[in-house]
Formats: sequence, C-alpha cells, structure tokens
Amino acid sequence: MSYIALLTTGGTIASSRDENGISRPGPGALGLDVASEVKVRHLMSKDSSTFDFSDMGRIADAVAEALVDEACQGVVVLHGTDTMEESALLVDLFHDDPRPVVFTGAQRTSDHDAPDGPVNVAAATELVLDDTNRGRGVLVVFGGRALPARGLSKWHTTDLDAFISSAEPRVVVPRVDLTGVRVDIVALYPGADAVAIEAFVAAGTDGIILEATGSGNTNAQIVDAVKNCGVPVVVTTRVPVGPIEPTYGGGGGGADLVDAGAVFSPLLRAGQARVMLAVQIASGRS
Ligand SMILES: NC(=O)C[C@H](N)C(=O)O
Repeated sequence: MSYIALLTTGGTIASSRDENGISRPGPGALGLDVASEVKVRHLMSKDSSTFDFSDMGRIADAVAEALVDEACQGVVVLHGTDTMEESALLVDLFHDDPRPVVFTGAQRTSDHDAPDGPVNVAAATELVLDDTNRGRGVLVVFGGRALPARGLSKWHTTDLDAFISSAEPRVVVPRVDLTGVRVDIVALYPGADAVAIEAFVAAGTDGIILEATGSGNTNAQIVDAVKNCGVPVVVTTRVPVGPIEPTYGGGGGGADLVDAGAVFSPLLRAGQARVMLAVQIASGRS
C-alpha cells in the first residue's frame, strides 16, 4: 500500500509551553490526527536554531532513505521555521527524484488555542498526493502557500504566512557530506571594517558570505579585506527582496567586490547562500 513518509525534527510544531511560557520541542504528540497512510519517523526533537550541517545532513539522508521504497509517494518534513530555508535548500540540491518533498512547520506551539501546525501538515500531505507536484523539487508549504525551497527566506518572526521565495531555477548536484566544512556570514553596515573577515580567516573558515547593503555594496576596507582573505567570498544582501547585482563602483561597490575576487549570489539570501557555498566547497574536496 502506498503511503507518505512523515519525518519529524522538532521545531515549534512539536513544541509546547512550560509554566513560564517558554516553548520547547518535545518528543511526544504533535497534536496531529495523521491518516493511516502516513508512516512517521521521529528523527530528532530540536529547535531548528540549534541545527548544524550534520543535523541537516541527517534530514537529507532520511529523505533519501524514505524514497528508496517505491511505495512511498513523497515525504513531508516537519521542521522548525528558523532554519527551514537552510535544510530545505540542502535537501533540494540533492533531490533527483520526481516525488514531492514538502517541508512544513508552525509558528504556534501545539498547545496553542489556535495552532497552525495541523493545517500546515494537512496542506503538505495534500500537496504530496497531488500528481501535478511531481518534479517540482522540494517545496515549503506554510500559511496557505506552497513555495519552492530554492530562494526561500523567513520574512516574518510571528505571522502565520512566514516565508517568501525568490524562486531560483533548480540545479541538482551529487550528494556530499558537509562535515568539517566551515562557512561564515559577515553582516555589513556603515563603518564596517575588516575585523570579522580577518577573525573568520584566523579561525580557519573555508568561505565567507558577505551580507552586504543594498544590491550588494560595502566600503573600501571590506573590499581590501576580500582581496586579501584567500578564501571564496559570496556577496548577498541584508535587503529581503530583489536582485543582488554588482552595479556600483566608487571603491566599495559591488563591482569593486567582483574586482577583488568576490562572486555574487543573484537571489539567495545569506542562510541559503551559505549552504550553497558549503556544498560547492565539499564537492570540490570529494
Ligand atoms: N516557529 C519555529 O519553529 C521556531 C523555532 N525556534 C524553530 O525554528 O525550531
């Protein structure tokens, strides 16, 4: 009999609040009425902000393992919203199977008066069962919308419609292990200097994501630090929406960053640009 594989990882959807109102993921009931054609596998019970590359790799492995069975129609992954964009992208990069993989979660805990988790899970399972979603890669179903994982970012801390997506074209790459890869994100702002870049290089970073201002701009000190850092540098922006382009000069513009050796991420924001660069670094090693 065919079925949907449901992988749980924790997050608010699996959380309840203690007497002080603090939310913590628990191993117990998700408050869901899962249909009999759903096979649940509890992977972990963590807040997604605590995830590292090995946790994300475990999720990618579990998705691949679930899809080994031909009777599995697709996979739903329950995941915290804080880093869903990173895990969903990692799974999407390796997902070369037409069956849908859908991430979802919740903004409200399962003990909330009006939890959003059950509706999101129902929407995610419906999406897996709809054949028109075959071949679309990894999707995120949340707050009434289905978005591609590629280009996803969390745009609202509490709204039930928590994500936006810039829908980059999909490219699938061979699976790699990210263990031991270190990619750091440097936030840029007026007056930023080389200290963070130099500290990450001293700590042994393999690559740096610059979360630049505007369409991908900064100042001459950062451009100099990029020129001298000796590791790959990818430029993204702190602006939530819009293309990232090297269209400015003047010493600290995006065009100067490119001249200094940086590469632009046309749409991905920092979290996903970091996963993408880590996969590229790991692929170069294997
Ligand atoms: N809404 C959520 O799921 C947030 C939670 N901190 C998590 O990412 O695990």
